[in-house]
Amino acid sequence: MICTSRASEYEIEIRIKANRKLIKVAKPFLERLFQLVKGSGFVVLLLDHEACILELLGDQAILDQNSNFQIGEFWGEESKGTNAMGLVKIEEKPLQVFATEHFSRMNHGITCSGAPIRGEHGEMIGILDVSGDYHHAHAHTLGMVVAAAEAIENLLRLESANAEIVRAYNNVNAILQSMSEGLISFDEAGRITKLNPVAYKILHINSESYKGQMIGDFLKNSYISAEMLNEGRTIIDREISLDIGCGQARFLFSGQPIIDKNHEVCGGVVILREIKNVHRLVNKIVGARAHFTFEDIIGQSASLQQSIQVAKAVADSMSSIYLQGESGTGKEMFAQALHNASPVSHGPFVAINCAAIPRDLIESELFGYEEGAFTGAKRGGRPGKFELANEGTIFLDEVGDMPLETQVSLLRVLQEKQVVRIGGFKSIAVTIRVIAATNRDLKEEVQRGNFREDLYYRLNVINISVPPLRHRKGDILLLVDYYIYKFSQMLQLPLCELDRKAAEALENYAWPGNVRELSNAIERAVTIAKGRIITIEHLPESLQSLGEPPAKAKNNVSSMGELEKKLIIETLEKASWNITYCASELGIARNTLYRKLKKYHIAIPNT
Ligand SMILES: Nc1ncnc2c1ncn2[C@@H]1O[C@H](COP(=O)(O)OP(=O)(O)OP(=O)(O)O)[C@@H](O)[C@H]1O
Repeated sequence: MICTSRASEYEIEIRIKANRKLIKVAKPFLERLFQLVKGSGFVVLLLDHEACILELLGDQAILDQNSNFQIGEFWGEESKGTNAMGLVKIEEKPLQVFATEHFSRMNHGITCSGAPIRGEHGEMIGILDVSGDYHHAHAHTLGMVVAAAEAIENLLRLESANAEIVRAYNNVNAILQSMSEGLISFDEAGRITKLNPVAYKILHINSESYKGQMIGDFLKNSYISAEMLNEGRTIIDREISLDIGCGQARFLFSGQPIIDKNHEVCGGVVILREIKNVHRLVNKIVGARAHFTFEDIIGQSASLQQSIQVAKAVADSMSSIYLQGESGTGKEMFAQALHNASPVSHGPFVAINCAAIPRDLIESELFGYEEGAFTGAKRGGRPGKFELANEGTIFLDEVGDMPLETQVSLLRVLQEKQVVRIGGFKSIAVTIRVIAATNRDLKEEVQRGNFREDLYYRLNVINISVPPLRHRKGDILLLVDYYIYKFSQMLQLPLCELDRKAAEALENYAWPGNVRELSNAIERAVTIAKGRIITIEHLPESLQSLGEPPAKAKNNVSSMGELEKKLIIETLEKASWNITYCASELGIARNTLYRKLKKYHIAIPNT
C-alpha cells in the first residue's frame, strides 16, 4: 500500500534543524546544478537520509505539475512507490529511474537521478536528486548528481576538519590561559612565537617586547637554546636566573623541543616556574609547616605563663628570637607558635637541627649549592633551608652546635638578608624570621670561644627562656591528663585513671628529659594499663621509688633517686644553700625539700 506522506510543519522544522550543516554546505551546489538544468522542466532536491525533502530549487512548471515536490514530502518507496530517491534510501548507491519505471502514474512523465551523500564515517546522511521531464533527461544527469554529491561530501569533511582544528586551538588556548606556569613557544629558528599570560606576569614584560626575539637571547642562555634547537634535547627542571627588569629572579626551567616527522626540530616550548612558588609547594608537601599555636602549650605555672606572655608580645615583629631551655621543654613548640602568630604565618616554617647534620654538610644544607660546587653536587644545584624558608620562619635548633666557620656565613646572611649558594656568586634576597634555640648556655659558649659573640648578639635580640618541667610542678598533672587522653585515643583504649601513688611519683620526679620524657612515660603506662587504673608499677622504674614505694621495690633505690639528689645539691649550691629559694627553684614546698634532704642525707653546711 502506498501511503502519501508529508511531515507536519513541526517535524519539518525539526528535520531542517537536525540537518542544518548539510543544508548549508549543499545549498551552493543545488544552485549550481539548477543553473545547469534551469528552463528544461527540472527540479533539484536535497533530502535527508529518510528521503524527506529538505530543500529544493525547480522550474515553476514542474513544481505546479507535481505537488509532491515540496519541502517535507517523503519520497521513500513506502510513500511514492518505486522512484530514484526511495531506491537510494534503500540501496545507498546512485540510481536513475526512468519515466514508466516509476510506480506512480503521476511520475511517469519524469526521470529521477539520485545519489547518496555520505558523512565522515561513511554513513548516509542525505540524498541529492535531479528530477524532470524524461524527454530532456539522459544518463549524464546521474553523473552530474554523483559529482555534486561527492563535492558536498568533501566540503563537509573539510568543514569538520576545520572545526576540529578550531576546537583544538581553543582547547590549547584555554590550557595556556589557565596554566599556573609561564609558557613560551618558539619556532624552528628559535624565534619566540607566543607567551601565555603567566609568562608576561612573572617576567614583568608587556605584550610587544618579546616579538622577534630569539629564545636564547631572551633567556640569556644560548647553551640551553642550543641544547633544545640543535640537539633536540628535553630539559627538565633546571634552575636559571633571569633579568626581570626589577632585578634578577630565579626560575625552574623545563624545555621541550617539538620534532617533526623528518626528525627535525620544528619549534618547542619552554615552561618557567617561579622558584618561590616551587619552594612553597615543596614545603607544603614535605610538611614544612608549623602546627602548634600558643593555645596548644599546656601549663598554668607562673614561669611558663610568663614565657608565653613574652612570646605573644614579640610574635608580630620580625626580630630574631633566641629560645633557651633544656631539651624537651617545648622550644620547638614555642617556635611554631611564634611563627603562627607572626606576620609570615602563611609562609613556610623550616626547622633545622644544627647538631644532627654532619659538619661538612651543614653549610650546603643551610645555604644550598650551585651545580658543580663539589663532587656529587646535584645537576642544576639545590636550594638551602634559607631559600626554602623565604617569606617564612627558619628555626635553627641546637644553634650552639654550629661549627664556627658556618657561624661566619650565618652572620653574613642575617646582616645582609641575602644568601649566596656554595659555589655560586649570585645573591638571593631572603625575607626571613629567624628563631634560634639551644639547651646550652650560649653565653658560656661565647666565653669559651665556641660561639661567635657577634652572632650571639644578632640572634639574641629577644630572649625567651622556656622553663624546665621540674620548675613547673603544677603543670605535671595537667600534662599527664593530656597525654593519658591523647594516647588512649591513639591506641583506642578506654580512658584510664591515675592512682594517688602514681600521681605522687610523677609529681616528685625531676624529669631531666622534661615534657618529652613525660610523654614517653605516659605512653608506656597507657599501653601497659590497657584502660585499667594506672598504678606506680606502670611507670618507668626510675619513678617507682618516688611514690610510696611498694615493699619489693624498696631495695631498688633507683638511679633516678641519685639523680634527684644531685639536682637538689646543685640547686642548693646555686641558691647558696637558701632553702626557701632552692625550694621555689625546684618548684616544691619547703617541707618537701626538708624531707628530701633527710631522705638523701644531705647536710646543710654551717655558715
Ligand atoms: N607545654 C607543652 N604542652 C604540650 N606539649 C608539650 C609542651 N612542651 C613540650 N611538649 C611536647 O614535648 C615534646 C618535646 O617538645 P619540643 O620538641 O618542642 O622540645 P625542645 O625543647 O625543642 O626539645 P629539643 O631541645 O630536644 O629539641 C613535643 O612532643 C612537644 O609537643
